[in-house]
Amino acid sequence: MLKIDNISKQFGKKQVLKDVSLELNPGERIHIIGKNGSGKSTIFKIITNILKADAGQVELAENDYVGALIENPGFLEYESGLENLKFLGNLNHNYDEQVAMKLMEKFDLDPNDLQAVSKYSIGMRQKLGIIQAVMENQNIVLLDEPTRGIDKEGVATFVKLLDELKQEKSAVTIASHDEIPGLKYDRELLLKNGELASV
Ligand SMILES: Nc1ncnc2c1ncn2[C@@H]1O[C@H](COP(=O)(O)OP(=O)(O)OP(=O)(O)O)[C@@H](O)[C@H]1O
Repeated sequence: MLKIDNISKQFGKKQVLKDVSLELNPGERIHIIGKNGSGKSTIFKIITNILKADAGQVELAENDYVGALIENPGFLEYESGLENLKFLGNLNHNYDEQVAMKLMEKFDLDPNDLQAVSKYSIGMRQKLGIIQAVMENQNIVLLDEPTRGIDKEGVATFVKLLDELKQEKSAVTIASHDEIPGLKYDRELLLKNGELASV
């Protein structure tokens, strides 16, 4: 499974990550905490190849498939929620409409709603962001502040979804400042001064 080895990253003179290492285990749920600007999103961006590390390695196993929700998810603004999921799923030839529709219904989003995503509320966008990160059976799921803007019912649905992912042996890593009601982690890690350590 995913293994990060001694990742370092600098922006200008600022060393954001210093020799960060992390190994995920199947079914494990990890919480990464750290102040604003400590580098949590940067770790996720390096894992997903949005950013390149200055040093270190990201190793994925052959059957690892990463799903991620990082910062504000980008969508095709003038398309509906379901069209967006279809577009994203088809990029990897992994789209299953039944799965996408079911997940939308679970999160109280109407799959038949033709409203453009540009008209979605923050919480609705966030729900769509969570769905795209898990709808293709990704076995590694990275979620940056996943419950931001989501209502109580949506948070409960999210927690239930995470329990299902655990049963399916997906490894879920969440960066979050908030305590998510009902959610327990297997490991808590603190990112401080560029270093990632157990709490
Ligand atoms: N593309 C970039 N160019 C320059 N600096 C960047 C870039 N991306 C991130 N940074 C800087 O790196 C640091 C870490 O940012 P990052 O977004 O990873 O923090 P974070 O821990 O996710 O913060 P938050 O809790 O606020 O989401 C910040 O000082 C940020 O300004």
